Amino acid sequence: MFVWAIIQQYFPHNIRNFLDKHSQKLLTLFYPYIQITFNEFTGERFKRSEAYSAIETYLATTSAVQARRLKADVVKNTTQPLALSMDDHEEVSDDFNGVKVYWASGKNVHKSQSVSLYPNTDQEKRYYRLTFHKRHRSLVIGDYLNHVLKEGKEIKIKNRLRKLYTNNGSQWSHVVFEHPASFRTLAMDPVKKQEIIDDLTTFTKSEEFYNRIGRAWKRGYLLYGPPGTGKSTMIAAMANFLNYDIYDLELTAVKDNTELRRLLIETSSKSIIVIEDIDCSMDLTSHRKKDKKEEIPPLLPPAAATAAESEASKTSKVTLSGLLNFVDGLWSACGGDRIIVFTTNHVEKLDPALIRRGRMDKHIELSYCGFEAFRVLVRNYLYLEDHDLFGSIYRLLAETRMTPADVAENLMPKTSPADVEGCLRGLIGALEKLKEEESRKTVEKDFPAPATEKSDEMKEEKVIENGSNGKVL
Ligand SMILES: Nc1ncnc2c1ncn2[C@@H]1O[C@H](COP(=O)(O)OP(=O)(O)OP(=O)(O)O)[C@@H](O)[C@H]1O
Ligand SMILES: [Mg+2]
Repeated sequence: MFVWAIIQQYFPHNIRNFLDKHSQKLLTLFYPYIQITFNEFTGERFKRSEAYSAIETYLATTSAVQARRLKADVVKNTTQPLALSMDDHEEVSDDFNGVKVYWASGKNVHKSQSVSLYPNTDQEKRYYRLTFHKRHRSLVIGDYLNHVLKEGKEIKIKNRLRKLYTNNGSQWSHVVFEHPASFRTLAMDPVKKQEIIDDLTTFTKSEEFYNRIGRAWKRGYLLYGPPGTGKSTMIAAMANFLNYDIYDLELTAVKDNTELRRLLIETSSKSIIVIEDIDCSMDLTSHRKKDKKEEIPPLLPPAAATAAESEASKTSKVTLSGLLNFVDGLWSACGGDRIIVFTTNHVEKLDPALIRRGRMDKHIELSYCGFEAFRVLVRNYLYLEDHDLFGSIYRLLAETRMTPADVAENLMPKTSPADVEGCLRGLIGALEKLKEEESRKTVEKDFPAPATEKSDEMKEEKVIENGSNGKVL
């Protein structure tokens, strides 16, 4: 420092430059560390570098533990509104496969030359500087930096507030998505549930696989089952599990295929696109027949075929072929993973073309409440693992068809603290009532009342057959 001060004072400018340049070179010969700088703003002044912000997120946890001076910032649209990061000129270390690296934060202040309306025109340019030993060069530049950027982005996605989009005609509008459902609270057979969780996890990690086999990175799920069996709840659980946004597409509000395509192109990656009650959204079967057999003969030239199709879409809004294109993912050339979910109460009404494998990759039936599903509900609602009354409930659930929604309703505590036994007895009562109703309905179905004068006689016969006490069936 002393020598350098003397040089600065007594040597002319060009000699100083010469010494400066060569001393740097000399230093690098003996200094075994490599440094990489990541500036906050790259290129244009106003574009914040993605790498910088990923590093900032990645280092947040380490900084909270290691740094002595931290900065706190309020961030919008995240689940953790107060973000901590290390203050300027702090340093933290990180370990990766046994290799130690150092991250330092710093800032350069540039005096602004231009005249500005704002009082403080100095530009602060922040940066992160990574320092590591040169023998780990390839590991750090390759694997480590990839790991940092990927992890940083993932944490960001995890922390952001998720959104629920709905289409009001041709426009998406959104609210914050805050549904508390999770796979833990979803009542269904545990084996089936685990299968779905595994399927989702595999899908989200398969970007490279989908690229290699040349398929759009998307997966279709068809959820079917009677009302109140948890189809909508499962979609919310999926979104919470994956940290995806939900696009709830109201097909009846979409004017035509063009509008459908536009809405879909506007969806972001890492999202679940949902069409609820697909059988009610459009008359799928008839449109397909019309499209295929009458409107567009197979040998029609393309222009004529398009004209015929547009003629069809005028009357039919969104056509099945439009919907099939959507499911096939032609529109998703913009990349990113998307999950498509259709729900229906009547799987038998759907056109086979729509639900064939490859379009809807997984068909999931959500059905009446079994004992395993009941155990999940009773754990959620009453914090109960076991009870003497479980035996009767097990038997009654096997004999009846009660939806999880109804079971849940009966388990809802009516007092505080909850009267556990009262709730279970209430459920048993409801199950017994349902059982009676179901057996009465079965009898009615097997022996329908004839609309003739003889009906009274017939009724008596049936009563005798079923050992009932002569009440009207
Ligand atoms: N499998 C389940 N696990 C946990 N809760 C459930 C389940 N099924 C239903 N419920 C409860 O019942 C309510 C209704 O369920 P949900 O809306 O998911 O049914 P659905 O199958 O979508 O019915 P619909 O066909 O009428 O749309 C939910 O708010 C939830 O509390
Ligand atoms: Mg629903």
